[in-house]
Amino acid sequence: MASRTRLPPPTTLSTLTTLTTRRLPSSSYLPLQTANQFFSEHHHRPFSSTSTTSSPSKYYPPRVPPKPLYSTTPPAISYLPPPSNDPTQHAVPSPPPHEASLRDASSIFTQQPPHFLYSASKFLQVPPNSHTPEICLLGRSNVGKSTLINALAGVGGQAAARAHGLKARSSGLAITSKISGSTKSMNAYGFGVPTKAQRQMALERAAELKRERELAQKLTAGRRGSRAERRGVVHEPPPQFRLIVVDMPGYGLGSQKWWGLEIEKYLRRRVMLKGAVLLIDAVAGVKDADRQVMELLRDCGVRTAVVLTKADKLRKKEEGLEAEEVEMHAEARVEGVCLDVWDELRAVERVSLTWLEGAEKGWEKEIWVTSAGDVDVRGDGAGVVGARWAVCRMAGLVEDNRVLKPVVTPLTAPSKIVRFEDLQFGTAPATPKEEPSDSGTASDAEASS
Ligand SMILES: Nc1nc2c(ncn2[C@@H]2O[C@H](COP(=O)(O)OP(=O)(O)OP(=O)(O)O)[C@@H](O)[C@H]2O)c(=O)[nH]1
Ligand SMILES: [Mg+2]
Repeated sequence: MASRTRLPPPTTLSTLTTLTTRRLPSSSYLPLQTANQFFSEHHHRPFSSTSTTSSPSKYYPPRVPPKPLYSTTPPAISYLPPPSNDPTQHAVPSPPPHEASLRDASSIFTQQPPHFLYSASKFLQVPPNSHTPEICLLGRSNVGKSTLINALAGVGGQAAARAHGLKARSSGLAITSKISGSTKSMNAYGFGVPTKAQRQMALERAAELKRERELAQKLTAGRRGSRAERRGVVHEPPPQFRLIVVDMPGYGLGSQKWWGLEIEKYLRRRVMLKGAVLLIDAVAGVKDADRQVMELLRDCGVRTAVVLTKADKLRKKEEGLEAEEVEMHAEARVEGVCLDVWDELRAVERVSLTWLEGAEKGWEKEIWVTSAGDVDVRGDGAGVVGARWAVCRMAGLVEDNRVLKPVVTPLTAPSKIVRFEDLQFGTAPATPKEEPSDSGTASDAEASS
């Protein structure tokens, strides 16, 4: 009897859509090593329906693993400061956040395409928000704020660098440019799906506002009420996003003085502002303007995390060296910038009682290193996963379960511990006299006598 060849099942529209739109469960994310092995083992196997094996799975192409969480770069690069009284100042690489927690943070940014919410040049034009946590990005012009927004949304490298004009805007991307001062207003982007709790709070608030309105109408005997009476009744749509990130105009070259005034109003008055990310160019380091912004953040009591940008440029500058040496030099320079930043933050902290190292409304001691706009890096760019996590942590969306122990460098010459009673004040400690040896010269003998 002739063997019958089994034909592949027909592809219907519904199977096609399920194949293309089905999201893989988060547990199916593979670490890079496994993903590479998977590709080398399965991806190039010829796909043929005339194969002799009888497994039905052969009719479907091999399951293509989703893009790993991070492509060729480590997920999070961050440093912790030494204790302030440590004589040997070193930036200490911090332990990476838990992988599940990193994945949670990343999924908030990438579970749905980013949404451009509004552009406001004045604080009064900013729509009300009383439910969705907000984080703003601050930094000198051209430091890479808009590029970081795109990278947070999963659009890094060349795509982020090419994000120009209305096309970028309509797809929820921030517009980037080599020319300083390209972002001229406060641009807000919504990420993720709101939680049930957020929606519930919004419903309760809407009911409360309705009651207030009815009471105001009763008090004014059916009149609409004066402007003063109606003030405070805010018509706000229910939350659409889990998190809002606001891209601010940069300060410095190409900026306008009044932008700063509007940003200050935003920092002082925005109710849902949970923190600010201060971006510092890893090549240029800390500038006077950055110091002034740290002071402003302190005075407004805004929680602050520092992100270093353009770290890839440190690596590219020294092409004559061996790869390992280049890497070491780049790392040393990044550490140098981190130490400068901590110095500045500690100096700015000195005149404050609340804006303190590691405090709720203070500055985050951990500094995150990124190269979000590195066009040579496929995907997210180095360290962007860490930046996502830092943003989510400030917004209260992920928890930090790490134990961040301060690393104390042991003193090189440990000194003897002396009891207080044994301390001698005012007189120099008696030193035992040395007997001149026979072999000693005449001058030695004079000195000892
Ligand atoms: N090599 C490299 N280039 C970057 C990086 N981040 C940003 N850039 C480039 O820096 C330039 C400025 O980036 P933007 O994101 O527009 O900077 P911005 O801070 O938004 O600037 P303003 O809107 O003017 O305040 C662009 O040409 C980016 O491609 C990075 O990590 N590495
Ligand atoms: Mg910009």
